[in-house]
Amino acid sequence: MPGACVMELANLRFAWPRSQGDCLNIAALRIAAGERVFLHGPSGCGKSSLLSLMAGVLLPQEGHASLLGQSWRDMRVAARDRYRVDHVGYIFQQFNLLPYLSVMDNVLAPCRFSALRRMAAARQSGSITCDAQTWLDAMGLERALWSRPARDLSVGQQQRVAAARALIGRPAVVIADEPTSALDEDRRAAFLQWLLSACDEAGSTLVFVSHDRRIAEHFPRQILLPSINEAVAAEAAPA
Ligand SMILES: Nc1ncnc2c1ncn2[C@@H]1O[C@H](COP(=O)(O)OP(=O)(O)OP(=O)(O)O)[C@@H](O)[C@H]1O
Repeated sequence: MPGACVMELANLRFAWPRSQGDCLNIAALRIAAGERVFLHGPSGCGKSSLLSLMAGVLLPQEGHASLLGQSWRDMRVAARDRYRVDHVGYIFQQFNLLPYLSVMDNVLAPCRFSALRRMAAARQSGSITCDAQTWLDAMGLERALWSRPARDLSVGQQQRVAAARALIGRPAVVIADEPTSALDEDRRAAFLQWLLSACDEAGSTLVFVSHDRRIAEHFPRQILLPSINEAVAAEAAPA
C-alpha cells in the first residue's frame, strides 16, 4: 500500500535563465511516503535540476512543486531553507562536507540548523550524538574515523559520512544526486545496500539519481527523465 504523498509536482515548467527552451516540463509526478525511486536519464536531461525543484532550491516558472503538502512557492527564501533542512537530507555528488570539521561534526550539522531534526534525533536515540553514531554505524564507517577531519577520509568514506549527515534526525525525504559516481563497483554495491537499509530504518523516502542502470534493479520504482526535447517525465518499465 503506497503511503501518503510526500512530493508532488503538477503542470511544472522550468527553464534556466537565458536558456533557449524549457529544461523540464512535467505534467504530474507524485512520490509517496516510503518509496524508493530511481531517477535516470542521459547527461544534461535535467535530473539535478529536477532534484533542486523537488527540494525547493529552484522554483518553476509555471506549475506547482510541494513537499509534505506545503508548496515551495508559498514560502520566502529563509522559510524554504528552514523547511528544507527540516525535511530533506541531501547527498551531493561531491559530498559537500566541511573538510576541516570532524566526521562527527559534519554529521551533526543538520541538527545545528533544524530544531525539528535535533528533537527527532534526541527523541529516537537519547541524544543527537547517539543518533549520529547510529547512522555512522549504519553506513559502516569505522569508529576510529569519527573524530578525524573529513578531508582525511577516502572518497568512499566521505560519501558514507554525507549519507549519515542526510539521515540524522530521520528526515521525510533523502535525495541522493549521483552519490555512487566516484565509487568503484564493490564500494558502489556496499554503499547502496547501506543506504537502502538506513532509509528503511529511518522511514525516509529515497529519491536516487544515477546514470548507472545496474543500480536500478534495487529500486521498485524507476522514472526515466527523457531528453529535454521530449520534455516529459515518463515512468519507465523495470530494467
Ligand atoms: N546553473 C545553471 N544555469 C544554466 N543552465 C544550467 C544550470 N545548471 C544546469 N543547466 C542546464 O540545464 C540542463 C540540465 O542540467 P542538469 O544538471 O539538471 O542535468 P543532469 O541530467 O543532472 O546532467 P548530468 O547527468 O550530466 O549531471 C543542461 O542543459 C544544463 O546545461
